[in-house]
Amino acid sequence: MSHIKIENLSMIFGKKKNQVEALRLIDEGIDIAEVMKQTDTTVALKNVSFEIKDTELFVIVGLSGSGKSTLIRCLNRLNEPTRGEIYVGDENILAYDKEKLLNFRRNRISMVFQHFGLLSHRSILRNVEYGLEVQGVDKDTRKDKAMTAIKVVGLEGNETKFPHELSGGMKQRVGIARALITEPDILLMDEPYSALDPLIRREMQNELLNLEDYINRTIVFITHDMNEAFKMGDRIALMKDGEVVQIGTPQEFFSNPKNDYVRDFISDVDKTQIIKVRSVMNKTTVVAKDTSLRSDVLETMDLYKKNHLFIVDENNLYQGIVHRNDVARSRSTEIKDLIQPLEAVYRNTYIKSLWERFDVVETDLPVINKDGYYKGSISKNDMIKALA
Ligand SMILES: Nc1ncnc2c1ncn2[C@@H]1O[C@H](COP(=O)(O)OP(=O)(O)OP(=O)(O)O)[C@@H](O)[C@H]1O
Repeated sequence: MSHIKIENLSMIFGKKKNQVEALRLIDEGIDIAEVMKQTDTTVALKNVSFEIKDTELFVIVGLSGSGKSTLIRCLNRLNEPTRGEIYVGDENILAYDKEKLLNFRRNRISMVFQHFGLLSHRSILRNVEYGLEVQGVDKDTRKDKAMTAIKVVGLEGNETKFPHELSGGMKQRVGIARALITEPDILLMDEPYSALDPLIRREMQNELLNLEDYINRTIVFITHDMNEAFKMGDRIALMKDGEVVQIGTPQEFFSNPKNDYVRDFISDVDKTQIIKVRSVMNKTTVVAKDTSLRSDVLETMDLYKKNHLFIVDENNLYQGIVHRNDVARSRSTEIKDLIQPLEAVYRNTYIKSLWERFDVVETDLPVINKDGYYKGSISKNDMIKALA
């Protein structure tokens, strides 16, 4: 489990004794600017608490200096927080000794940097292999895995090239392949695309969203661009002056901005261009397995007041829809034969594109990931509310 829980995290830069004094003043409720002036410190994070769900794509957004990098660097302890706790699963990673920390960094968490951080004297293949080399994995396995990772990020055929021979977008793909090679639970991405030109940047954003379906990992992604944040994030934390101002889905930011600062921050965002099915859909909708009994299906429809139910196989792959009338009329006890085809919506689709679908479909629409696994459903009402 790679669920992350951050509790009361503060990070203060400055002399040790001044940090302690700064914390004391913060606890007394003194204004941050005043604390920094009095103690000659920089308060980069102040009492930050939130949780990141397992396999979530979580975005931290904020202006320059708001504390984003400081926060993400606490998650792999490149920064040692002044106070607070960070749990990954059940473990407090701030309590790790040297050996445990090394193990954590080698196996469970990796980072993609803004300026790529590639080793210039190594080929692409050897750059990607690096994390396994450090783990002491044998040469053949290393190569096999690196070739797969290179293929996943679309760089096949470039294995023997060196970093200086690649474009910015390609270098960032190497960065991602290198981060994925150790199969970490958590991927940290610190403004990974800010050095790329807009077209490549958009391409890389879309690729990451597709890759996320494929790799199924927790991703913490930093950006100062609200459009990028809303496009990428399942949920977003907006930071200001070392504090989290608001956390939520893009939809929640639009429908319920916490204050004028948030309102101002999102005012330039064109939500029809940003909001995707994934942030509006109902993730808890029930489905039936294609081997379910007819009576159970009817009961479930009654319970949820629906006249239809989506059907998945035993692996949760989406199969189709069953309608109440068909189920009620059928003599068969199983529902297998009653499944009707209904094209599912890919969860990274923009919701504005659903208008046409809802013109011809009266039910909710099932939502799947790239591999066809059922992820939830979206109703016409959900769409209208999101676009309002
Ligand atoms: N090593 C350090 N020593 C002293 N102050 C630091 C250090 N690292 C960061 N800071 C300060 O902490 C505050 C938060 O910086 P941080 O880099 O986390 O912000 P950011 O939101 O990531 O900004 P950017 O988008 O510019 O990278 C800033 O005031 C910064 O100057």
